[in-house]
Amino acid sequence: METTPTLKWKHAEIKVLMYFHALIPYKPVNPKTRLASVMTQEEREEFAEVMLGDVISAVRKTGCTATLLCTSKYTCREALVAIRKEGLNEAINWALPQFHCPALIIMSDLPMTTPGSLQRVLSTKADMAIVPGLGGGTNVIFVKHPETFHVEYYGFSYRRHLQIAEELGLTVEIIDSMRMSTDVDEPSDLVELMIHGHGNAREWLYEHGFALSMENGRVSVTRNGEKIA
Ligand SMILES: Nc1nc2c(ncn2[C@@H]2O[C@H](COP(=O)(O)OP(=O)(O)OP(=O)(O)O)[C@@H](O)[C@H]2O)c(=O)[nH]1
Ligand SMILES: C[C@H](OP(=O)(O)O)C(=O)O
Repeated sequence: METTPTLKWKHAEIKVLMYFHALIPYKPVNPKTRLASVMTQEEREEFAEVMLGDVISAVRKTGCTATLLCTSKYTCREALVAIRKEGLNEAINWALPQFHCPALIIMSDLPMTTPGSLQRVLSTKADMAIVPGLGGGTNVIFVKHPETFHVEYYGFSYRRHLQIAEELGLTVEIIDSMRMSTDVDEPSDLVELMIHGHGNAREWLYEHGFALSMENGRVSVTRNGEKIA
């Protein structure tokens, strides 16, 4: 007896292939000025690039391709590069309407990101997933229809991105992730990276004289023996 197409379909292994693309804004020249008290400009440029490498590596392991939105000329073998000299918001809002697939917007200063932590974002059932940054910023946005979305970074951007989603009628999943909420902005953020990091950015710190030490029962960071955070 012939089986019906419906029955065959029912028992088939259905694999839905979804294609995602990541946007990573990146400022290669004089980045991370909030770390200027503990690193020279040359070191900040090197460190920012190593952090970016860790982020790209995690993104690519999830199967996402990536485009860097760079403020100046930059060569990268693992991602496409678009040179956009305007500000962060303008660069991302230039890119979003051109998307024909879900977009992952991720900052380059999240070197603790792992493929597993990103999978939680990419597998959301909501229209959008968001990872807040420390202090009110936004570290990661995953939006399934980026062509209708826009970003407003800086200041209390986390709250603004939730508002934009609400105005568009989008469902939102808020992802609670220590790894992706910790953006490396201030010297004190280096503590977390040195404790929980796993990639080249953590190695870079140890190779450049940064170390962890204990003081009054708290972990602090030293550079060449001097406390910096
Ligand atoms: N395309 C683009 N990316 C930017 C710009 N400014 C910062 N970024 C990137 O946006 C992300 C978040 O930026 P910040 O944390 O403010 O980094 P930053 O400007 O290097 O650091 P600070 O000088 O300490 O504010 C990082 O991935 C930066 O590389 C910009 O003007 N254009
Ligand atoms: C870009 C900005 O980053 P922060 O200044 O919090 O590092 C934000 O998340 O809005």
